Amino acid sequence: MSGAVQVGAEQQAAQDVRRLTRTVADFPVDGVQFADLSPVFADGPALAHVVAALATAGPCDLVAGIDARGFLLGSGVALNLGVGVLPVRKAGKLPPPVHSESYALEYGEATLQVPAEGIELRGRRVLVVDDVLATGGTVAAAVALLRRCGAEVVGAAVVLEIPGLGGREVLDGLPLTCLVPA
Ligand SMILES: O=P(O)(O)OC[C@H]1O[C@H](OP(=O)(O)OP(=O)(O)O)[C@H](O)[C@@H]1O
Ligand SMILES: Nc1ncnc2[nH]cnc12
Repeated sequence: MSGAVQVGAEQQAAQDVRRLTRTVADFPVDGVQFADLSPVFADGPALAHVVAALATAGPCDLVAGIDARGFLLGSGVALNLGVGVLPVRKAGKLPPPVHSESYALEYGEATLQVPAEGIELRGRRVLVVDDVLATGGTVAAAVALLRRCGAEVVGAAVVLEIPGLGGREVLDGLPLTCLVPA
């Protein structure tokens, strides 16, 4: 026995995220404290710890990564769980036919879309992955969209929660894995 303290994937990931996340005031609009996780993504061990910790939210049949930062994490989580990844895209990026869901987020409005043909979502157990939970509008819209397509959403997994915006309340009891809660 070395006597070294063993640190689990979730604890190690949370330490890495706290150490590497850069907070920028008044971006992209006044009053927003923007959490920039780019240094986390760019650090190999931190990215591996974060992906492994998010993957504890499985099992599932499919991971849904939200455009765009959720893509960076979603495919890693999917590989970790041995399943595929569904890119949940912002409007205008996918060819028709699509299913769409519009929503408000901390600093604007947007629409998410998934293909209406070519990928069977009915009855599939889907895990939604994103980097940041702020108002919760984005994750809630992805969940609503996937459910409308017949998927069973098993949970959401995010890296960081922004304090004071009530993001987890709008998820209405959906199992949430959050590596750095508010
Ligand atoms: O909880 P909410 O208030 O909905 O905010 C969280 C969302 O905001 C950011 O995405 P953004 O739409 O800025 O897109 P990006 O990933 O393309 O930067 C972030 O990546 C989340 O998806
Ligand atoms: N404060 C914030 N930091 C990073 N991404 C966000 N998405 C919504 N609000 C955010």
